[in-house]
Amino acid sequence: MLNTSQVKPRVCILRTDGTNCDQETAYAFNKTGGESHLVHVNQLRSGAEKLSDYQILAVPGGFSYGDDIHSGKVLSVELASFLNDQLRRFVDDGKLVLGICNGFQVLVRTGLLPWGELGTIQATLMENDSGHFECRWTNLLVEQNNCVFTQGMAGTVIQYQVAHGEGKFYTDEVTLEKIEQSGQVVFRYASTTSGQATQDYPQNPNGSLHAIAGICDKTGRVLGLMPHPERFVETFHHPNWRRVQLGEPHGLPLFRNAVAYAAQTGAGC
Ligand SMILES: NC(=O)CC[C@H](N)C(=O)O
Repeated sequence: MLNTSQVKPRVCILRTDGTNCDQETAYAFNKTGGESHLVHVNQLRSGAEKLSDYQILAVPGGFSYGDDIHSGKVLSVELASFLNDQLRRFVDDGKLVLGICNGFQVLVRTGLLPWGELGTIQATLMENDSGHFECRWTNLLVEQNNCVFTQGMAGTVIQYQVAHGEGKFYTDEVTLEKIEQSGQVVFRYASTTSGQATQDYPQNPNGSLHAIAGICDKTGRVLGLMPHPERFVETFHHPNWRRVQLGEPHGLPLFRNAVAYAAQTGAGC
């Protein structure tokens, strides 16, 4: 019989021109028991690689295609037009998708977030209210919901770094209300003093509506977030690691949950 504890879930780290957080994302998944493979989008387009050979798809951060048109736009068009069927099947098969920063922008621009409808774009990540790139550590309140990636983390305030120019989560009022009602908000920027969601700059680094830093789809298996969990998977990644007891690096549970879920469900390959 197959011992799932010995099978390392295969993680497709999707890269293309301008991706720059692929190695760190691969490192985070490997550290938590996954087997990461860096896959160029052209390898998927040519058929040299197939999404069906993987259990987790991660779209990492960076400046894909130089953020031309809009951050993440060109890669999202590539995914939605050339890899639509593969991607649809991947999600329908119960597998996991994670989009970090530029990856979140890509997932939103494909339509996979918030409603899982490829080609139907219902939200956006706009230019930060500050009008410039924000690179800083942020406090994040983790919401209680069915998100696979954050099980066991709800109610905690964690710290991840943000680094983006277009991170303001924005949508129309009706969509925002539906996202809230269906419990799809996963992370909110939080105040350093109260730990509650905040619109105040710089704790909320971009002016996101409802302080939204990350959302998942209704299944809880597709997650996108602007902050970078892969930048805090070693204690020394945090600038205050010698002064403050922060416990386990805050990015680790997110990757560990994903790998454990993929190993347990044995989805696909
Ligand atoms: N770190 C990143 O992924 C950057 C995201 C994107 N290029 C932006 O600046 O908005």
